[in-house]
Amino acid sequence: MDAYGSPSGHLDLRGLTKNSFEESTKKSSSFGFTSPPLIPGLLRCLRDVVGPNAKPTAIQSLSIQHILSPDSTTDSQPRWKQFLLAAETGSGKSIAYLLPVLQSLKQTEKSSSVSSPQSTRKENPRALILAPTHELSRQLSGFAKDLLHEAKLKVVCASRANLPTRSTEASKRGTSREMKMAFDDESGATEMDVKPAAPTTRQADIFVGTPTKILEMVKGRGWDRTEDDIEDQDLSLEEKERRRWKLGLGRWKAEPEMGLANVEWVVVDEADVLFDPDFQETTRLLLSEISAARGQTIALTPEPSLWSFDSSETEPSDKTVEVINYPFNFILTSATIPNSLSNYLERHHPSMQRLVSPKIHRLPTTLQTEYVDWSGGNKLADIEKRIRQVWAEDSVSPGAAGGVPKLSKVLIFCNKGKKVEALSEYLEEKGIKTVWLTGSGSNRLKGSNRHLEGFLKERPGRSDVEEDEDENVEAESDGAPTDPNDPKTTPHVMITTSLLSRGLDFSPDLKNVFIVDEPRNLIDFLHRAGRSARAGQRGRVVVFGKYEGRGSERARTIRRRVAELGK
Ligand SMILES: Nc1ncnc2c1ncn2[C@@H]1O[C@H](COP(=O)(O)OP(=O)(O)OP(=O)(O)O)[C@@H](O)[C@H]1O
Repeated sequence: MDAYGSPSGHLDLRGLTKNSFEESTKKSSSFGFTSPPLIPGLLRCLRDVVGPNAKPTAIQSLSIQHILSPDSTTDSQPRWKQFLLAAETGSGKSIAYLLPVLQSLKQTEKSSSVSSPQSTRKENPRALILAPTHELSRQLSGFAKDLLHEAKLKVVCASRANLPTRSTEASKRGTSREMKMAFDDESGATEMDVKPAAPTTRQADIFVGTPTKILEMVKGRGWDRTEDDIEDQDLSLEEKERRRWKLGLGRWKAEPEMGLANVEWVVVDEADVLFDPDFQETTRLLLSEISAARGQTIALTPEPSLWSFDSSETEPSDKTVEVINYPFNFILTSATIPNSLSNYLERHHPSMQRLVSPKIHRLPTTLQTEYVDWSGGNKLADIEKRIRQVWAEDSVSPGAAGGVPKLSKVLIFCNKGKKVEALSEYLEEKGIKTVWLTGSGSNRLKGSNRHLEGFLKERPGRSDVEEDEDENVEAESDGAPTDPNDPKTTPHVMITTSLLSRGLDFSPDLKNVFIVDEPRNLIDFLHRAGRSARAGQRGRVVVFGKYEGRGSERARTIRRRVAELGK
């Protein structure tokens, strides 16, 4: 069966029953964000972030009700909680896990082992939030900071940017490895180094980062590299030394910076990616390192071939349950639960509580889907034509409050980096300024989200640009004056691969997502389309394909499957 054969072949709903959702929504009119009560500082910041009239979304109601509630354990040993938060894109899952984690950290601040007198490491966080990309880590740490202005917990983003060499290698593997290519650059060397804390600087309570970067802080930069990584290559001595420096080898090897003994909470955001075949080894290694640091050994057994998106391989031959009980609170979250992840959880975390929105694996109801038939001529010209139609619609749409109508932003997903670059070049020639980003491109900025400026949702009272200044990240600027509403001078079009399809919260100005290549499967489609129509905003996904005449069967099958996601 192919990737579009059946949504349920790839999106696993086992155990994702309505659970306590109906119960929680019945209560939600009086429940709000107030019961169980949030600490006042957190509540005030939350109001600033989501607005004074906001109600919790379904997944937030569930998380507040179940994760925040006091533990009923009576014995002296803490009972560590395990939760899966599963809800559609743009439904507020970040806040759903941040609220209970931040509140718990604040409430146990004094009583916890945070001082860790035995640790000699510079950082000894109490919570880790893991994400697959530097960009998402950066945005999530920003969300957490927004909620913590008053609660005074310290959050640090520990991600890294691009590694051209690995990404280039990965790109050769082609479309089926697109996700791997997109995320592979997290293991690169052109990293943002976390500035070591000065002796008087307060240690961070929470680190947000990719598993690779966190592991590097725990084990020391270069821990997973050997001279073999450069020895085989025909390089000059100077180039070899440069590679050593990039990889953290030899005299460039760094001391471990982070201790894990204090970690009480671990959140795995985009869990289906971080437990997929390409990431799971690193993710599970980090989880077992945390356990070991907290005095409990967890064996790292290899997984059977659970990890394929191919539905024929999703049933494990050996269904033996090997329960893992990590000695910390463990939250996984995702908008899509493939069979592989569901099987993994059944096998290793059978008592994990699954909190699920009833709209999981559905497109947002505020998202309109449109299908555009290729003209049979130049496909790049077809895309340009549809972009200009979007702006023509904007220019006559009401709601511009008497001023110049604001043109909306367009996010375009291609499958391959080369196509991304070709489309960008074409549109630029036609006078449309673009931002293009691929896993192997050098235009992702180290430790910053400036390359996404104007496209990500702005944070109240604080922009990512200001945030970048904290990190001393230089942004490129040609100094030319730009009109923020002119698509010739200010980018209104971003072109990328699946790299940016995961988790990022784009601006409500981004109303249109164009999918110009066939997504690998429905999971990929849901995440790409879900960059628009977030938090109840209206949006549109435009799916290009050959829907008429000979050779149109595949596109029409996709169209039928996508229509089922919208029901
Ligand atoms: N209760 C709420 N009311 C209004 N807006 C909210 C609420 N909760 C969250 N939001 C806003 O919704 C947007 C989407 O939130 P978030 O990025 O956490 O979604 P998500 O479920 O993680 O999506 P994805 O699956 O794509 O990662 C954010 O801009 C957030 O500020």
